[in-house]
Order: sequence, then C-alpha cells, then structure tokens
Amino acid sequence: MTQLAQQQCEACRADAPKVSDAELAELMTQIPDWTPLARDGVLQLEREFKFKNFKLAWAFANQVAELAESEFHHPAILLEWGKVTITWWTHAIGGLHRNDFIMAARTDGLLEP
Ligand SMILES: C[C@H](O)[C@H](O)[C@H]1CNC2=NC(N)=NC(=O)C2=N1
Repeated sequence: MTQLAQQQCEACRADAPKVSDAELAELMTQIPDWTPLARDGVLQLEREFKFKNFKLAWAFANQVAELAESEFHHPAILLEWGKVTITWWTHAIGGLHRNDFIMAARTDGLLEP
C-alpha cells in the first residue's frame, strides 16, 4: 500500500465516509507517534512536537500552516514556548477521514531528518 506520507488529500465532502475502526487501527501503524482521541464526540489525531525555544516552535507551526494551505485541509495548531500541538480532524464530517492520516504523516515529514 502507498505510504501515507506520499499521498495527497482528496476533496472532502460532507457525505464522505469516516474511517472505520479497522481502517483506524491499520492507518495508525503508519503514524505511531500520534494519538487518536475524541473531543465532544469528534474523533481527532493529536501530537505534541517539542523544540528548544519559541522561535523554532514558531517556524515549525508556520511550516504546518503552509502544508495545510497547500492541501486545503487545516489542523488546529497550538503554539507555545518550545512546543507545538497539532490536531487533525475533518470538520465537514465531524470525525476522521483518510485525509487526516495523510496530513499527520506529512506533518511528521516536516521534521528535520
Ligand atoms: C469550507 C471548508 O472549511 C473547506 O472546504 C475546508 C477547509 N479546510 C478544512 N480542514 C479540515 N480539517 N476539515 C474540513 O472539513 C475543511 N474544509
């Protein structure tokens, strides 16, 4: 199967399917550093990224914002001193779409090798 990090988002419609439990389990194997969690009944993917200072965290947050705009699929970005928390979910369906897993994998790809 093509790696998530090499994929692009598909246009997401309100009637797009949420990932099933089985798909979730399979997709999570490719993004092991992320945590699936439910907030107000909405399933989301979340990860904290740690940095040496605010400036480095800010630069990473900007990279994620650029990636999001390039795919027109947008996360929640919490920027703090030395830390960025990224949360992906699909607003249009109120849960997780394959796009969210693609974007989580591509977010990981922004980290320095
Ligand atoms: C109008 C609507 O917000 C847009 O179609 C896009 C923008 N970015 C988006 N981002 C995310 N995460 N979910 C969406 O449903 C979504 N929709």
